[in-house]
Amino acid sequence: MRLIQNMCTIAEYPAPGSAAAAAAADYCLGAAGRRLVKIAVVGASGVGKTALVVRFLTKRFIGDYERNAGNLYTRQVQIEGETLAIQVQDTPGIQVHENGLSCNEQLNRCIRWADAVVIVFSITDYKSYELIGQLHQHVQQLHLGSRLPVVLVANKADLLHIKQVDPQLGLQLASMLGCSFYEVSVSENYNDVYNAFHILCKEVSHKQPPSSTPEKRRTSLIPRPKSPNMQDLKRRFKQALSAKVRTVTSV
Ligand SMILES: Nc1nc2c(ncn2[C@@H]2O[C@H](COP(=O)(O)OP(=O)(O)OP(=O)(O)O)[C@@H](O)[C@H]2O)c(=O)[nH]1
Repeated sequence: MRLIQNMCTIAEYPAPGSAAAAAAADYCLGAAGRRLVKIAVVGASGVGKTALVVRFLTKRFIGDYERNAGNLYTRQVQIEGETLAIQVQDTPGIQVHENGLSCNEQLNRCIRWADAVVIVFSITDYKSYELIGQLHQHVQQLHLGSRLPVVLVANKADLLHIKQVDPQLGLQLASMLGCSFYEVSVSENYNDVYNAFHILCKEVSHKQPPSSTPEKRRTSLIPRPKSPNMQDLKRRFKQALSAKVRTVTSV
């Protein structure tokens, strides 16, 4: 689901290598020539992809979003003493048809664009778990020749009373697929969400060559809310919230 229109959407997202893509990366990298980590968040509809991304970027959980068109968010993070620029692409929910996954070209382009992928399912939706194997295979096929870092996230851990998937199954699947696994409740816990993205950034940064202009070392990953994009995101959050409050009070 979509919270707000942000920087750009998958539909608008520039093709890798294009001038527009370079401009987006420049915006993110800034003058410091930082390394850029591009993360796509994929999974079935309603599993909490938008909630996960928003939670990671703002530490907040907002219960209700519009249907997702695929927004791209940007921020900077500290990984092992280096400031990295990261771009997180939220994506529309994947549908499963009789003959398999339905991934349109926009989604495939987004997966190809990514340096790493977060695959999300919900413990309250067995179908969202069932498609993980196929989805993981599809992701790796789009990156033939290099093993793409992937983290598997089982969301909605707070909804145990309507659980359809034992988190243990998620763990087993992740170890079979050779990726990390996190069981999270986006609504109740920020730290697990943070850890899932953190491990992915770390994995990508270990794969990429070090920046030619390394920054002074720092010890932890510190959110940088001062990036212009985050400021914009927060402002829009406030607008969305106050609009919601107005709606509720006017009923
Ligand atoms: N209880 C609970 N609800 C959650 C959690 N994460 C997300 N939700 C709710 O699940 C619903 C769907 O969340 P979204 O983030 O919009 O899901 P999505 O995967 O982006 O959905 P699409 O845009 O349709 O692909 C929303 O009502 C969220 O508030 C969670 O950890 N716990």
